[in-house]
Amino acid sequence: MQIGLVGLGKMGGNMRERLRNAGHTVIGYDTDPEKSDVATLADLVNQLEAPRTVWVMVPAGDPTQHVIDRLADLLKPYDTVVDGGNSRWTDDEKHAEELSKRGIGFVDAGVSGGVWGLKNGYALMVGGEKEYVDRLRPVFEALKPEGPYGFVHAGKVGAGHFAKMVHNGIEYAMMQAYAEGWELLEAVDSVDNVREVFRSWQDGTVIRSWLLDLAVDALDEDEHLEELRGYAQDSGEGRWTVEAAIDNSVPLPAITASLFSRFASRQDDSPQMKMIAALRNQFGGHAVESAKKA
Ligand SMILES: NC(=O)C1=CN([C@@H]2O[C@H](COP(=O)(O)OP(=O)(O)OC[C@H]3O[C@@H](n4cnc5c(N)ncnc54)[C@H](O)[C@@H]3O)[C@@H](O)[C@H]2O)C=CC1
Ligand SMILES: O=C(CO)[C@H](O)[C@H](O)COP(=O)(O)O
Repeated sequence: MQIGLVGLGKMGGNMRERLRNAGHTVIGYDTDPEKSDVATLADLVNQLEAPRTVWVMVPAGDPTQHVIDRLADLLKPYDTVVDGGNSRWTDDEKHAEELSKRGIGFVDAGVSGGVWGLKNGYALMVGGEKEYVDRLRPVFEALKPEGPYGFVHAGKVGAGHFAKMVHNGIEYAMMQAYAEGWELLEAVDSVDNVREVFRSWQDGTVIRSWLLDLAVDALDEDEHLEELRGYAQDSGEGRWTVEAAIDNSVPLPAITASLFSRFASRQDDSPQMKMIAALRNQFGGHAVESAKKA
């Protein structure tokens, strides 16, 4: 099958390779000419045979909106756009509507697998009308991992990105749990080799997982993570998961706490703990520490 791929970064670049390895014809466009197969998005569209399929794999928000707006102008009825980025699921209906006014189909695809997807395959969580999803089956088949799992048509437009958002919420909480356990193990004198404890957990334990394997890889590279600063960014998925939980009155204590831990990581000092210290001092005369360096 022939497919256009917009955004050839860490994800799109490898997806192009995996699709090509499976025998598909991929025309890639990226604003970075070093990565791009064509000079413009219009060239990509012109080189595809109708009905065209264009997979968008650029950062969520404005870049994705910009590409979808341009594709709405360039594509023709019966063509299909897939948004494979980590877009907020509430954007999907808007994109589907914008495209459907011109007879263009829309499918949202939550993609998991990161930079390992080229080798291991990409797990896909897809939303959209069956007609468009079915048209994309050969592409999904090439991208997904081998074996029975790793693909779901989760429901109507938005369901794919909603499922991926919840996946990422779980990812936040799992990573936070491993990180907390690691810190506690490192904090005590009785455990000599924290890295080997983590390694031993990789077989037979209740908590073995791919994230645990990756934690061991990270500790093999830097045993006490001394090269890293304790600072973690987020790209939206955790926030949207918490927002969806509030909208649906679903308690998510672990995921919410893991999101807030990332926010705490960005502070050099804790303004709220200054207030806690001040109040303890006010009511109980408890000692405080000075902000001024000794
Ligand atoms: N890195 C990861 O582990 C995962 C990322 N994602 C999502 O996949 C999407 C892409 O992520 P990455 O590849 O990691 O990002 P990246 O930053 O490595 O690559 C993005 C690429 O898009 C290109 N680009 C930006 N605006 C463009 C435009 N208007 N037209 C054409 N190309 C444009 C950039 O030049 C860049 O090459 C994002 O939505 C991300 O959230 C999804 C799953 C996993
Ligand atoms: O989707 C992913 C993994 O599944 C991406 O790596 C995503 O960037 C992770 O979320 P965050 O950047 O908020 O940690």
